[in-house]
Amino acid sequence: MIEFKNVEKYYGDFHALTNINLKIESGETVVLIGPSGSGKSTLIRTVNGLETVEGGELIVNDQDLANKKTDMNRIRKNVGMVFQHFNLYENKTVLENIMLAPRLVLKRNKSENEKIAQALLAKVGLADKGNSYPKQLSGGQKQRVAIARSLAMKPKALLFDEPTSALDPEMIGDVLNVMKDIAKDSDMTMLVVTHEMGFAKQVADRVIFMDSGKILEDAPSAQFFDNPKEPRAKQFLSQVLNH
Ligand SMILES: Nc1ncnc2c1ncn2[C@@H]1O[C@H](COP(=O)(O)OP(=O)(O)OP(=O)(O)O)[C@@H](O)[C@H]1O
Repeated sequence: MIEFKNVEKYYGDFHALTNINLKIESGETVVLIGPSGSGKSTLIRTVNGLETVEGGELIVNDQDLANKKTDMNRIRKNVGMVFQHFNLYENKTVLENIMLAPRLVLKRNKSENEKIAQALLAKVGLADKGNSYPKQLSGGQKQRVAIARSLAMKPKALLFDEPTSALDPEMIGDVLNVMKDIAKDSDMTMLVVTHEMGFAKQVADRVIFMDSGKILEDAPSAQFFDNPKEPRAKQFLSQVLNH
């Protein structure tokens, strides 16, 4: 589904990603962890073309994103993204937020669009919020709407960039539970940047540890948490787990 081959990324002179090699199979849930500034957001944003790459190959859903001619609209139809700050349209209701892209991009008809949107709202525990505006919702509710909105496009893969980092602690569990449910769907590929080690441990098939723009470790979740190989991964884990 997603494959990085010797990918390089620069911001001006700054080398943000160095020789990234990573393969994510369809249906896998992969968590990306590492210290602040290690390149996690940059990496995840390259997968749906929000950041360009300068070298190597980046294959997403059979298309090479390192090739300038690649059709980004086709990529974005198949790869959804959930952001730290929700990015909902404040002047649209919850239902309108969820129905917008399927209407414009997929040309889904109104009654089917509404039916799918309502079902997704029920799935994220917000069946009664369709006519609310984002400002009437808590952060955790907004994030669940953002997840429903991504799912409405029926993507093959979902990217999550620190989806719980902006939430009050009591809201985090509800959002993680929705993400756990999605991860159980064996057709959905998920790549998640998070500091939630419990989620990584319980839900991820694999954990990728990054530092200074490089992947230092790529291991099955249980193996990574029981016995990280890289000294820097060990040190990182001992800091975040004892926090
Ligand atoms: N648009 C940009 N222009 C220049 N430098 C950038 C840009 N975006 C990110 N960087 C730099 O690239 C490096 C990696 O940033 P990135 O946001 O990918 O890290 P991160 O691991 O996601 O960090 P955090 O956990 O703090 O969100 C950082 O040194 C950052 O300052």
